[in-house]
Amino acid sequence: MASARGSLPLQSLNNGQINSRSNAFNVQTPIKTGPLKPPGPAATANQIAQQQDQKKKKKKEKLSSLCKTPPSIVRTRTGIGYHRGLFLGEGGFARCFQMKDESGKLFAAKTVAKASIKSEKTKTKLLSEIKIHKSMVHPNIVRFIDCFEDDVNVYILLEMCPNQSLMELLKTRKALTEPEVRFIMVQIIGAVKYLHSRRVIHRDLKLGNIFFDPDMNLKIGDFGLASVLPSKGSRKYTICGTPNYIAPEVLGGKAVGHSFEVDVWAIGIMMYALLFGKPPFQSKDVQVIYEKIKKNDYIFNPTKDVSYQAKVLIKDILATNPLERPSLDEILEYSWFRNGSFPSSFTVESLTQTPRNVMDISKEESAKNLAAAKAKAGFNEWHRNPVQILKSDLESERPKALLPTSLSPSNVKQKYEEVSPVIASRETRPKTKIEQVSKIINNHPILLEKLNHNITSTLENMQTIQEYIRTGNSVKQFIDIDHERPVLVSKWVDYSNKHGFSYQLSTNDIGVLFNNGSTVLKISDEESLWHIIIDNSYGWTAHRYLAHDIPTRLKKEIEVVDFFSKYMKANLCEVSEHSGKNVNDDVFLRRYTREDHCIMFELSNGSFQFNFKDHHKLCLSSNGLVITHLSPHRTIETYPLAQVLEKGDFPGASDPMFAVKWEYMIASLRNKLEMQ
Ligand SMILES: Nc1ncnc2c1ncn2[C@@H]1O[C@H](COP(=O)(O)OP(=O)(O)OP(=O)(O)O)[C@@H](O)[C@H]1O
Repeated sequence: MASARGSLPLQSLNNGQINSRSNAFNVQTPIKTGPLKPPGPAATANQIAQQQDQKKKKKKEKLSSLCKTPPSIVRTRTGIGYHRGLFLGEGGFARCFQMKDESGKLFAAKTVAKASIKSEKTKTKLLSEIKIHKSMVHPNIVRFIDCFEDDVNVYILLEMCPNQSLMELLKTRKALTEPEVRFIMVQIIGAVKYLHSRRVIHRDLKLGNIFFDPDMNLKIGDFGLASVLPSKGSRKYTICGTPNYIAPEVLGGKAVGHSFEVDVWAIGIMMYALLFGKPPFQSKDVQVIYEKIKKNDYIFNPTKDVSYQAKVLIKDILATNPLERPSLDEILEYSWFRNGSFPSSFTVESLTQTPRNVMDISKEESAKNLAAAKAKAGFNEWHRNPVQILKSDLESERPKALLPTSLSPSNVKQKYEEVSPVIASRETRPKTKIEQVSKIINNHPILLEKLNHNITSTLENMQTIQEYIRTGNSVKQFIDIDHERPVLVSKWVDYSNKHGFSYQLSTNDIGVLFNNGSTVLKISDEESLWHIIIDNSYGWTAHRYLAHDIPTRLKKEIEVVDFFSKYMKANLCEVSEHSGKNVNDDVFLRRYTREDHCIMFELSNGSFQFNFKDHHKLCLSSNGLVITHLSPHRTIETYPLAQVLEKGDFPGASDPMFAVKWEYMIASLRNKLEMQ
């Protein structure tokens, strides 16, 4: 859990904005000052009392100390009982206890006192940790099991890692052999690669956050500082991390921003620490650590027997310029990995003693072991395209734990879906089924031009805002805009194999887009309807008819509209609580597109609505400057797009898959332009 939360004592830097952790290598929890000196023999009672006071104060500063030992049985909201077991450890924010389920299976319960998450900010951070961690499924990431609460605590139930962390290992062993470090690094890099492919930056990779599972596999934990980037090129500006592991660009402050490379830096720090016994910039004084990091001031201790190849790799990873650091794949291509001895496993015995025979594994054997370790760490899994990944995530059968009710935004029970993986690839396009209506539109240059004009201006705005954010430019001008809620499609029935596509709008108007491209739109609360036809010279042309004046040639169409109207009223629920008239009256559906993972509507007011299979719906309106989110819980919120892109999610009800949907929407719109 990030010590960046709430009122934890933070080491101040850059106007106190840094969210730092421990300043000493072997202390995981946040501390503000150096260690207290024990009172000497001549210490007065007063001095002792003062020091005790200081100690008490220090203890108070740790939010985890607010965490009471959980009752002997903790029940989830679904009634599952967990028997509390041993105390496992404590961080700055949480205490961790063993929990045993009824079958005897052991878990680790990260226990956070509700008293420590009173502020909205702390709550949001905890929610973010839960949301991100919950979506991560990788053999080298601590598995998130469930999350529940009782009156005093929130419990994050995790896969049990009973063999402690790399920090304890290093404390016991002082330094590891190079083959062991190779073995460890492949697993860490595999997990980080997975995180980055899903646009998650961990931002707190350190020895103390990497645990051994029962089979001695390494698992990254603690997603307290993790963040999902809205797009691959965007940057984060919150200054956070653990002093010894902080990358120089983070210390550069808000002006510079940081991205995935901070995790690569931390990998370099860990590699150094495991080989040399302590991190490269270690100092008692945090300010000195920061100065050293900024100046790249570290040495390879000549008394330690570490290979030249290892030093080359460390030196390259610890490049001050993040862009000069090798990528995760490139790291594994270094001679140190390819030509060094590589063991087949890490044994329990190695937790306490240097293993024998790891140095003289043959070249062939090492190559085989490296390949096996890479495969185990999921290195062969990243060649799927975004559509495949989105598909597998949307269709994932994984159980979705509910968040504790009291933690859920607006106290609404919120199901958090997976944070989806993204490998942006311009070549990949959503698979589109060509609808009858699209075929008709494709034969009408005027209609196409109108639709393309909307797509182009929307795409342009979307990409401009994205670029502003990526390059760190202010998006104020895109935020200070009217962001009126657009007209939305609130229900639909696709009966295009017979008549057409029927829909109800948030204005309650009901329309049918017939297979011949014409539309009948019944205006709610009015005794009138629009008949919209495709005119070869003018494009869509609407005729208004009053109820008593409807031409008999439209009788069949009206029957169809009435049928669907009744059907939708009886069988379908609204996608949101929202109804009522919008200013944008008399909007109609121009085109709809069914893709693998969503249906997209193009409305006559230039809006694009995407209904995704995970029941989140996104609508881009005002030429892409405004975005509306309809959550699966039928809440509906409209924001300037720039505000959402900057945050990477909606300020209200979250859509954890926003990042991938964003890519998907762009791909889908481009696809429309290119398919014609
Ligand atoms: N999955 C796990 N299995 C076993 N023990 C664990 C597990 N997760 C955490 N622990 C133990 O609980 C301690 C506290 O956990 P963690 O570091 O995640 O809490 P935190 O309050 O977020 O810490 P930090 O001060 O780093 O923010 C760890 O140091 C470790 O001893």
